[in-house]
Amino acid sequence: MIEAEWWDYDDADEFAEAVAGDVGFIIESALDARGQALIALPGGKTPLPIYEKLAKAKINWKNVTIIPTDDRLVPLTDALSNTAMLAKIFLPKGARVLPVTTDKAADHHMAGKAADARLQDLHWPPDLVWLGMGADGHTASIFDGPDLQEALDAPKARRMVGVMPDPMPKDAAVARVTLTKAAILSARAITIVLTGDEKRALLEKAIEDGHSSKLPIGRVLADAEQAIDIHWAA
Ligand SMILES: O=C(O)[C@H](O)[C@@H](O)[C@H](O)[C@H](O)COP(=O)(O)O
Repeated sequence: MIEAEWWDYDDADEFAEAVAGDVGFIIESALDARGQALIALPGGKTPLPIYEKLAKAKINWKNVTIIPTDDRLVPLTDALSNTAMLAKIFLPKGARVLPVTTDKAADHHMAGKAADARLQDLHWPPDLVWLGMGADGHTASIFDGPDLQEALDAPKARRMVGVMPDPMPKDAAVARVTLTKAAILSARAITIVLTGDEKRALLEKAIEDGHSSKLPIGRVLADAEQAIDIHWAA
């Protein structure tokens, strides 16, 4: 049984304030306990106003490492780069934002291996993995397609893999690297942040279906052992 706690908000500002406060608290607690924090943050549009608020928090950002939960295989100068988006917001605060993509990989499988190698140097597990969800039920870049099973079944030690979504998402039709299911579920805390009635219904069903879910997010969450906080606004 997936243990999920839903937090609902009436307006966008309250939503952003609450999620930023929650994530700030997770970071502060990690800094208190271990002197450093590692958090994985998604791309997409939903988190942007929340990131802006979070970046204003009085946190010792110098001891915070941020990785993208997934990234698109594009140069860092491309508007689709999740790392570039995160860097723009959090680098000026002093956080370390770690790129996981490389221009040199021959294909998405090699890019996945390179991303994984980069993450192997980090102090694991992440204090937080923050997930978004697409209208097709993908999370991070765990999409339907030929690489879905590898992302779901990769062994515990494997942190990232390369993914070629099929069908391709229209808003960012490119190959990706993504945290594996095992890497996501290794996190000390998992938070899902989403908006809209349609996505809510989809996620509720995915959680209910668990292992038999047809959606990547349902399959990922089915084995979660930690309680999951879901922040939702209409
Ligand atoms: O594509 C990415 O980079 C994401 O990490 C992805 O998993 C995202 O979180 C969802 O697609 C939701 O995106 P929105 O917030 O834009 O709906």
